Amino acid sequence: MNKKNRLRRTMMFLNAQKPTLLKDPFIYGPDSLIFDLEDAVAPEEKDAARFVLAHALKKVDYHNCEKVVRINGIDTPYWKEDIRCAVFAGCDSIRIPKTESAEGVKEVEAEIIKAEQEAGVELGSTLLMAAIESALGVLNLQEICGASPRLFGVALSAGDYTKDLHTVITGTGVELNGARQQMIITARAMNVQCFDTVYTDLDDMDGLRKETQLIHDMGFDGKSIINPRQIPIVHSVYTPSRKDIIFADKVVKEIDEKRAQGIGVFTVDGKMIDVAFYDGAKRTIALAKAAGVYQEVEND
Ligand SMILES: CC(=O)SCCNC(=O)CCNC(=O)[C@H](O)C(C)(C)COP(=O)(O)OP(=O)(O)OC[C@H]1O[C@@H](n2cnc3c(N)ncnc32)[C@H](O)[C@@H]1OP(=O)(O)O
Ligand SMILES: O=C([O-])CC(=O)C(=O)O
Ligand SMILES: [Mg+2]
Repeated sequence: MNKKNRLRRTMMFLNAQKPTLLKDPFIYGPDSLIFDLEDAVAPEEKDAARFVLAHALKKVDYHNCEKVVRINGIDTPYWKEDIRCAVFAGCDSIRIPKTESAEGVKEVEAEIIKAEQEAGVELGSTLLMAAIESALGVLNLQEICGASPRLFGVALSAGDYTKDLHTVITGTGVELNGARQQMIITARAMNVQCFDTVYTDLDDMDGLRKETQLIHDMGFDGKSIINPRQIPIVHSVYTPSRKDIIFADKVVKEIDEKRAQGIGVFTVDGKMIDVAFYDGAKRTIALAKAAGVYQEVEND
């Protein structure tokens, strides 16, 4: 998997102004960290948060975690300075909140290019993702997905999205599933990743598991999260099981062998298999390798 398509089962938000959170969040093992300069930081604290974040990004080794910075919206006075801070300090990606148009993504990209040039950072190395937080954002999703070659994915943001829809997060998904369905279809058609929103009830792990299973089965690549206690649950849903890996290996092997014998359709463990299942099995194996669990099964 390359940098754009890397494993992103969990993208964990943390308040960029809190040194206690910034110093060692990699120990919990999320795939990505989202350092938030937007809604977790009060307006009068934006400068202080940037200062703390820049220091952390320069000094802390975040190991394998992707370093994403959520900047403030492009309708605020803060976002350009957020980008400068993030790029100069060495972030991997920028998350644009409240994205509503391709023009918005292009504006952010232009500012990133300026910062990369000034900072002497490799041009094009800072990736982008867009959070969709309004009905207009959902309607303009296709142009947003195609707005920049840096854009690796889109994420639903339910807090602001439900506000725009004049509803609330109900826990049933009824208010979110229309957007989710449109997002995954568009993201796949445009070849970018797709992420679900945060689950805000930290005491309801059963609810988190059900929601994660739902978005996994819809095709999403992963989920934004807000707390380390949510990581094992999301990873357990997203990491292929031993049974999945063994079956995927068999499917790939059998399709290769049967194809050589001129056989198109056959069964594996009682299930009908043909070439349509090849890419899915390959994806399971790639996911298992990226999650570090493939080797264990292979070595048995
Ligand atoms: C709608 C939106 O815009 S969402 C995006 C913006 N929101 C955020 O960034 C919030 C991120 N999350 C948090 O700040 C916190 O998890 C809170 C405030 C929700 C809850 O905090 P707590 O009650 O302290 O959680 P909890 O008791 O589970 O914390 C356990 C440990 O995990 C740490 N921790 C909690 N959340 C995080 C996090 N997001 N990142 C890193 N570490 C964290 C705590 O510091 C604590 O560490 P310690 O044991 O060394 O003291
Ligand atoms: O991206 C998220 O899930 C968090 C967020 O900003 C929102 O819910 O409005
Ligand atoms: Mg939001």
